[in-house]
Amino acid sequence: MARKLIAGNWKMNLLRDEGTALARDLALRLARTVDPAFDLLICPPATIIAPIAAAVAGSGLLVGGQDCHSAPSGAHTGDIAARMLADLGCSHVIVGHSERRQDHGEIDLMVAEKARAAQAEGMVAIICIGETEAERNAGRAPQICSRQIAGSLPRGATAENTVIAYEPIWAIGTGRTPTAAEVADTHAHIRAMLAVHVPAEAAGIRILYGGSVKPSNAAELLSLANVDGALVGGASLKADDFWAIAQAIAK
Ligand SMILES: O=C(CO)COP(=O)(O)O
Repeated sequence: MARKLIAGNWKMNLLRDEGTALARDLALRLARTVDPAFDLLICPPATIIAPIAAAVAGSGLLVGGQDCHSAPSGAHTGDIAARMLADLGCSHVIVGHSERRQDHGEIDLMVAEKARAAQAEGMVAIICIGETEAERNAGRAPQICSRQIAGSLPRGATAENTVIAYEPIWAIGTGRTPTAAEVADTHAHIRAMLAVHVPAEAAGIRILYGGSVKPSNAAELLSLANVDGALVGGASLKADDFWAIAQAIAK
């Protein structure tokens, strides 16, 4: 079983000085930890990845992007190529976050192409999936996850280059989460879907839970079968909270 991955998605928050200070704080805590039970990743806004990556180099703290374009370069004003993120030292890229699917109309095929672009540059694609509240209420959450995995998983996905993040949209930033039993059920379903699409890799692909993860619920969520880590939004903006979430992993 791979080590758990605790990933922080800073979204559109923090300027250079405060972001660098937060990253340094986390890097210091990680550097002082003997044999950590987790991989720790932060995904700052693209504007401050460069100073942060330089500030934490060698500490073990991983740095990632929140999105990338699917093309290697070209006439795409305002976009960022996977190679540009890799060039700054990023090891991971979040793709297909529900906020990008909603705000920018990203569909599964685009997410798969972005994931493949990140992987082609040697980075790990964190592919986000998850149902809306209406879909959940209609009992369609499993079908939605199945469809998103089928459409968003690129060919050539492996345990090394792919992470799935299950983020029910209604749980993001709301303080609400599914019950432990519901999370366990959904993650088992996702594992089964991976076994259909990438049989040889399915067991090793990490499946993160995201949506209102905080220090008070992290221990329970991270102890569940098939929960291989967390994708944390709001609570990743405070070093104490983000660190407490990582510390909640049972040794
Ligand atoms: O969207 C998320 C992480 O990608 C979750 O955000 P919150 O942890 O703020 O609910």
